[in-house]
Amino acid sequence: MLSHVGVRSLSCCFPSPRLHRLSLTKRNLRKPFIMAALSDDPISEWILTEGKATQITRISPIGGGCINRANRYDTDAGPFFVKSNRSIGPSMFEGESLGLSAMYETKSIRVPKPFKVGPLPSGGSYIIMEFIEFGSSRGDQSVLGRKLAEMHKAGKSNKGFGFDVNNTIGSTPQINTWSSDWVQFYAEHRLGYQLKLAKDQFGDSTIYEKGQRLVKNMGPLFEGAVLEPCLLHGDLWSGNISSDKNGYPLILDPACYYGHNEAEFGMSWCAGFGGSFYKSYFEVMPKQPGFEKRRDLYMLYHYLNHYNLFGSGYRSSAMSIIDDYLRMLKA
Ligand SMILES: Nc1ncnc2c1ncn2[C@@H]1O[C@H](COP(=O)(O)OP(=O)(O)OP(=O)(O)O)[C@@H](O)[C@H]1O
Repeated sequence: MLSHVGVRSLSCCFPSPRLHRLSLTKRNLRKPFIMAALSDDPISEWILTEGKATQITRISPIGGGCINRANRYDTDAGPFFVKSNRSIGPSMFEGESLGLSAMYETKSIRVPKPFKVGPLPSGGSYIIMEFIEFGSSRGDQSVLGRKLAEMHKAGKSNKGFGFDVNNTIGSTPQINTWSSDWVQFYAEHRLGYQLKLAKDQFGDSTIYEKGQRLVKNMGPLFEGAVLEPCLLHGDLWSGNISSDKNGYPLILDPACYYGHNEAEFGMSWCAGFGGSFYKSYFEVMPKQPGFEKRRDLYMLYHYLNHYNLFGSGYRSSAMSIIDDYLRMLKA
């Protein structure tokens, strides 16, 4: 979920719910004329075969997302959560699915288990995943901090910094080409990518040039830090943090990659992490020398992304971070 009300208009990619209620049962799968209809509806087809349901009883829309359409599919095998996008191909959801799987496999913090990604016959794509009943609060902050740190600790990479696929941060491409050097990765694929985007789409050569000056001089900010690749959620703000009905924290809608663990706090200006969150986080992943010095540098990536996505309202925040660092680094 994006952290800004950049709501795009969405239109329905599914046959009507009523049609599903009337026709979609496993028994109907054997009827040739329904088979034809089902191949036009790969979501129901998966749910009624590999999803082990024999009947879809109801399909209800879920609000809250900006980019995609979300639905709850109730079935006799339990509910499924389905997101679809009628113009973007499967690569976006493949990135989300690989990220959710990687986080799920760490057996640390709760995330929905992804089941299936595929193309829609009319264009676009879908993802089917475990449906989670949300609780009323966002869960205990100290448990969230500990579980997130456990994920960072367990999610190791032997390929360096990056991810097996590129994904998106909001709707901006996020390049995850593997690199053995974190500072180089963050300079090129995070800050450098966003700075170039700002120059290309807004003609903003001021932020580009100052930003590049920062990128070339930021090395000392990492002195003394242990820079190991850790699995990151990548877009951790309050809209992507919730709790299940037992109050257990869960995280959603990731933009995963393997990076320096502190980069996870780049969206903390929109996450509401309190003292108890950080205390339990640092009990598992000890705070590294220079953490405070790097905090704004990691936020800069997300401020630049918000500038690129939503326009000039975010420019001054990004610019003042860059100016402060240029002064501090005498660059
Ligand atoms: N696994 C799930 N089970 C139940 N509900 C979910 C699940 N995942 C997300 N939701 C609900 O669906 C809503 C939309 O999901 P999500 O934020 O992932 O959509 P999105 O369109 O991809 O996000 P955005 O466009 O904002 O980046 C969320 O606000 C949340 O309430």
